[in-house]
Amino acid sequence: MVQTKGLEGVVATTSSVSSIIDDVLTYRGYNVDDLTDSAQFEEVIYLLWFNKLPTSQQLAEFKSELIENVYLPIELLNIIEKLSKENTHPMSILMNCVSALAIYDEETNQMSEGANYRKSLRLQGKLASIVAAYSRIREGKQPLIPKEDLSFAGNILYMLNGEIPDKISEKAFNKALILHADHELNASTFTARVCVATLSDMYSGITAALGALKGPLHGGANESVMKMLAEINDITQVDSYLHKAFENKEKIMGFGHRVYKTGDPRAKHLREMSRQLAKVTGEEKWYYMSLAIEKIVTNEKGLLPNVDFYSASVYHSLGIQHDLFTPIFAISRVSGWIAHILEQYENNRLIRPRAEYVGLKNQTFIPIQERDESMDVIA
Ligand SMILES: CC(=O)SCCNC(=O)CCNC(=O)[C@H](O)C(C)(C)COP(=O)(O)OP(=O)(O)OC[C@H]1O[C@@H](n2cnc3c(N)ncnc32)[C@H](O)[C@@H]1OP(=O)(O)O
Ligand SMILES: O=C([O-])CC(=O)C(=O)O
Repeated sequence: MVQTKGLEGVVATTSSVSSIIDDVLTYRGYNVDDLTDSAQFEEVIYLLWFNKLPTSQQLAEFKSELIENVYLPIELLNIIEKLSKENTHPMSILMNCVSALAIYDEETNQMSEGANYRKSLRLQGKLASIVAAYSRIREGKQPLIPKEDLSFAGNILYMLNGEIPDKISEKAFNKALILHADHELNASTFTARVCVATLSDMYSGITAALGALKGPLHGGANESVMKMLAEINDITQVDSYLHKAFENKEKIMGFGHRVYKTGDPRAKHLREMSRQLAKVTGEEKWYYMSLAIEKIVTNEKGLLPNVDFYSASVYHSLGIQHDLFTPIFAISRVSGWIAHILEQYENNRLIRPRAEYVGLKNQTFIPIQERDESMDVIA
């Protein structure tokens, strides 16, 4: 049996959703650099789900279908209200809410193409509303209803911050959503595929994926980067902070990647957005501190920033609360998870690898009474 730690280098499936070849990331064959520069996030969702870019009419219809699906059942708002009083991480709240959505969807266990499409729209629309509603309810504010004339990106910012975003922020957030939408067989996508390969439902697949995304080695890294920036707090402290971390053999969050060898192509877009947004807010220190961190970590450790590093200062500049950074990642990545889940259903086989057993062998079973007696003798 071949065994590689962390499944490094193992090709576990075929997929036509996204690819990383020679450090170039594509969605359905389109370079993500081009999509980020020119597309709307809704177009990218359509591309991921339908394997083609929409016409203007298809996009308009898709956008209105999406917006119809952002509304939350009242029962879920009541759950959010209750959960908002708990001192827990918003990712746990999101997992609970997505799991609860399954209860209020009559089509949860229906597997037809039509039912799966309707559930895809519900999941894509409602994840954003859950995060926004939670963020407002915990501050004692009413959740907001999306505006028909705003883009998906604009609406998320509006529903979170209660203000119509300026054009620069809306454009930047649209780009961030595109950059986070899909990423081949990353840990959370793999988790979603493993889950639905048992023919479990889409809500279960997305809940499982959220659990994997939450961890700081994956999507949770963006919040950890912001924690690090806040802890350093001053550009003059960057050098000593990092050298202490290097000495303690700590991982520097937002750096390194399992697949990319010459750098994550998404980082350059986020770096530039971080620069632009810092100018808009006038709070430039996070951007300059991030640049200083990148210089030292790259020069001294040979590690390059991944998608999570500059997304921290970008989200901060967009006024997003720090513990919502990973849920915001999920609002975008759900589009990719859905595309992978649908692909898995289309050509399904149970995912069940093997483990190489390294534990004890040939143990002799001693009945509990005799075990207790032998403990009494020792005592
Ligand atoms: C959306 C995303 O998921 S992007 C990734 C987000 N995660 C992070 O930013 C967390 C920080 N980065 C990391 O932990 C890793 O680079 C990962 C998890 C992204 C990739 O992990 P792997 O491919 O398993 O690499 P692994 O953790 O084995 O690291 C290999 C070596 O590089 C070192 N290394 C890797 N990343 C870092 C880092 N960020 N800081 C310091 N050292 C690092 C490891 O300590 C290890 O060194 P060693 O061989 O001397 O023990
Ligand atoms: O691909 C990975 O391992 C992690 C990653 O960058 C992502 O999910 O965007």
